[in-house]
Amino acid sequence: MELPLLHLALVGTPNSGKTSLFNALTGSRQKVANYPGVTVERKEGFFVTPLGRQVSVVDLPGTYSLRGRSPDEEITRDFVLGKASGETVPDLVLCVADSTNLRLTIRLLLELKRTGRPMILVLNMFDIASRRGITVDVERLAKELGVPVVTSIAVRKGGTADLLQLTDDISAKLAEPQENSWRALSVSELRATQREADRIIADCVSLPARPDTWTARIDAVVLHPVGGLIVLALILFVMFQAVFAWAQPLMDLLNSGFDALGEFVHDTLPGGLLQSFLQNGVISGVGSVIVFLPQIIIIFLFILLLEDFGYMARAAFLMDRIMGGAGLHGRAFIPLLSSFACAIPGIMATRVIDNKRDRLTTILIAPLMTCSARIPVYTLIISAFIPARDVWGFINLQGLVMFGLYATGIVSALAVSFVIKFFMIRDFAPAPFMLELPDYKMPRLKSIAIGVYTRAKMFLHRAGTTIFSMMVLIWFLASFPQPPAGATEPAIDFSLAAMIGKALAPLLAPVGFNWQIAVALIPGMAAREVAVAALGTVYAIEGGKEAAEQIGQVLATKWSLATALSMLAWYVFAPQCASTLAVIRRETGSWAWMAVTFAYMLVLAYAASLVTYNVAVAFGAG
Ligand SMILES: Nc1nc2c(ncn2[C@@H]2O[C@H](COP(=O)(O)OP(=O)(O)OP(=O)(O)O)[C@@H](O)[C@H]2O)c(=O)[nH]1
Ligand SMILES: [Mg+2]
Repeated sequence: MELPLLHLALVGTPNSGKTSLFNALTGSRQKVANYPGVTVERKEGFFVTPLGRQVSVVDLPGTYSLRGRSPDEEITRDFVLGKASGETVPDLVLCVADSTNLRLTIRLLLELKRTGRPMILVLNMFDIASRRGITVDVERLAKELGVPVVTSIAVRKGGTADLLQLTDDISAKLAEPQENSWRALSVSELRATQREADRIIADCVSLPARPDTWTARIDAVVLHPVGGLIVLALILFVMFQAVFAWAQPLMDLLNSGFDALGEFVHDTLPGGLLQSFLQNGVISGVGSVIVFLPQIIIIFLFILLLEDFGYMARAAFLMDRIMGGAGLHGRAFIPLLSSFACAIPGIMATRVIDNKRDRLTTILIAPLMTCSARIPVYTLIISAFIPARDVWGFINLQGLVMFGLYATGIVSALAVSFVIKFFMIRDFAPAPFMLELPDYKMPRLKSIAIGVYTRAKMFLHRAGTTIFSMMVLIWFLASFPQPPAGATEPAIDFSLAAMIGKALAPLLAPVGFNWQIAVALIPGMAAREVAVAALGTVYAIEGGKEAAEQIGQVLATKWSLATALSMLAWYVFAPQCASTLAVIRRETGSWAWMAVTFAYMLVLAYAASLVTYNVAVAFGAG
């Protein structure tokens, strides 16, 4: 007889390795990182046990209790209690523990037992516990808790074998769920539960005489109030230097590849629309975005390494004073940090913030963090206008400007947060910083490789879909209607694109933008990188023969330095991403907040560009 699908749920304290376990069991590649609060959604996967039982397993956000104080914790609570609409209550709950730190998990487990669901305690990260000399009397622990206990190493091949076997054993004769007697615990009940947990741990777990000193030694430096900030600044500094210094050879290679391809198309196809479409629309347009792949990879390599090592939570700790001063919750750090990749996961990550107003503030400022889609625009303009010389002999000026743009984003986000708090929420008392600092772990090559690969794939996917379709549109607008016979002006002057651009140009003239930029900004709403490609196409079609030349060189001849700087300022602030606005609407549940974000960012962008342009012109850069 075919047994019904077995439903498992992974529940546990944050950063205990639930997602790693989920990936190990199902072969998925969900995001894993060494800080609490990575998973904020439920995720279902499937696998088959050694004995052939079909299993569905759900990965859930980490939580310390079932009280469900923040939106991510509510997801876990509702799922375990079977309150989530349309969900099956799990047949078996896997309570996942970080074996080096059992106190809070055992308390959670005692609370979970009241739900009456059958349960297993999974002592994960058992490799680290063993290395540290922590020993657990597994049998005794199982007896005291009244649930089966198994050890696991989620990140090692075969590290889940015991868990799989136990699942088979248990599911063959699964006990009927008990009555659910769970209700929210009061603070004193929670304390009593903690005392009970501590007693059990004292009986079953023995800690080594000499605790882990590595984490403490590294923390003495990186958490030092002065030394720590210096280390943080150094790390960021090296990162941005690397973006320019290491990426250049690879970019040159990609660039000449696309140039050669463009030339090839130019030489083989007869002159005409098809040739122009392929060369100016597709190859120079999409290609001009793809050449930034090396930069994207380098930035993510740094971010992922730091995440996996366990440094990011320390950076959060260091920034807490500054963020608190701006009225931000300590837990806002991780969402803001994720926004450096892209504001969308960043906005989703705000679910770890329990206070509604704090969460809203964080959502509103997340798009000001410099996302990776701005990298192509920044690097294009910087490479074209900022000389690649060294300041004081060792600082690359281009890297420095890039650092400045990132810093401007961060400072403005803090300033906006401060203004929001000041006007809206005057009775604000900052919440204490509550983020568990994870132990340092050696970054794992495989998970870094998967992370970088996923990001690169996402970037290329965007180039192939959103950016490609925008390029087709722009090429079309820039090519039609065709010029009348015998016209001497560039063909683009007769096109729809020129008409639209010129109609908008007066609005943008005060900030130093010409009509070509106006044309590039509108499709740039779909995705920021499109602006780069659009400029490439517009100037390529306008310039005719210059098509094969690199966009940067064309811009350097067509724009003044003041215009270039104004464009950089615009990109720091402008609300140029439709998907981000859509996520803001979804997560705040309100069109109004989406409109507010769009409006305030647009106003900031215009003001910043206006000031930048006029100051630059006053200094003779016009
Ligand atoms: N050495 C070792 N590292 C592990 C093990 N399991 C997980 N890790 C690491 O622990 C960190 C946290 O893992 P995640 O799987 O993201 O933890 P999580 O419980 O899903 O975390 P949240 O989603 O934030 O609640 C990552 O750096 C993993 O590589 C293990 O068994 N041994
Ligand atoms: Mg997770």
